[in-house]
Amino acid sequence: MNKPSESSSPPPAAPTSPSALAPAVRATGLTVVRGTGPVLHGLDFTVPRGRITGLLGPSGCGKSTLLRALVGTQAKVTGDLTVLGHPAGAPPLRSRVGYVTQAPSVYLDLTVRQNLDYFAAVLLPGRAAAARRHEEVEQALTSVDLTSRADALAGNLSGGQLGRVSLAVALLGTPELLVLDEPTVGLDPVLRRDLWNLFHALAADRGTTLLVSSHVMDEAERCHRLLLMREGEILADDSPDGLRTRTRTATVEEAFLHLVDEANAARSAH
Ligand SMILES: Nc1ncnc2c1ncn2[C@@H]1O[C@H](COP(=O)(O)OP(=O)(O)OP(=O)(O)O)[C@@H](O)[C@H]1O
Repeated sequence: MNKPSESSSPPPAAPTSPSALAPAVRATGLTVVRGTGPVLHGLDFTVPRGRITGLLGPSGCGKSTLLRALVGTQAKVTGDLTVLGHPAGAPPLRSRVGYVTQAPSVYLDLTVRQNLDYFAAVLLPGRAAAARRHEEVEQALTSVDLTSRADALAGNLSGGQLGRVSLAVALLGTPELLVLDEPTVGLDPVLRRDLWNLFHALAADRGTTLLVSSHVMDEAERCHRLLLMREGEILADDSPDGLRTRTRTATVEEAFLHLVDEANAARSAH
């Protein structure tokens, strides 16, 4: 990736931190019904601008559903969900929000560059945008460190490389908000570190807001902010330091378990 030598810990917020601006995402009473019942239960949270927010919680707690609601692809959403000043899914957001699903969205019978050229043409159509498209494709390839595989058929890439092509597609058009659903699943530790370094570079250099889901608690330590989820509810909305201090624990994983115990105790007291 483009800055592999960076440290994995989040840098301190600068005095003019973009997080002081209006949040990139604001949810109030966000409820989603899937199948026979609600899977998100009236959530209230914000995602600060220009920072990396980790959405963490066990499998099935509702992370993907929340991300889908945010990008406007989820049905049966109620409550208020504002993204970059617009209702989630509104047309003006299409070029301002990049979304990477868990399954790579890539054409296997095209090369890496052909995939990017295709999506760039959808995003930035017309002859007049040809130079900009070329620039965006080159920049996206460099960001995910796939320039040397640009002419490889996507179907011949490894799972990790395919994931990076998907990420490169989401980077086209330099979106202000990147929504990434478990982007590091199945990656080896070196690739995982490189990807996190790229996320930090995007936040620091371009002011990109990143919302990254994961069920691996040690990734929480790499985020500026955390939304900890369980069973369709938000258990905590805090920084990793704030969480550890508040729960008097040494790791975010211990903090999470502490909050789960607290929530269970509160439930059985009622
Ligand atoms: N198409 C569907 N119809 C009905 N229920 C669904 C559907 N998809 C998901 N669910 C349910 O919604 C809940 C939340 O699922 P979701 O995929 O959002 O969780 P997740 O935290 O992203 O899980 P994972 O980490 O395994 O991807 C789960 O209980 C799941 O069973």
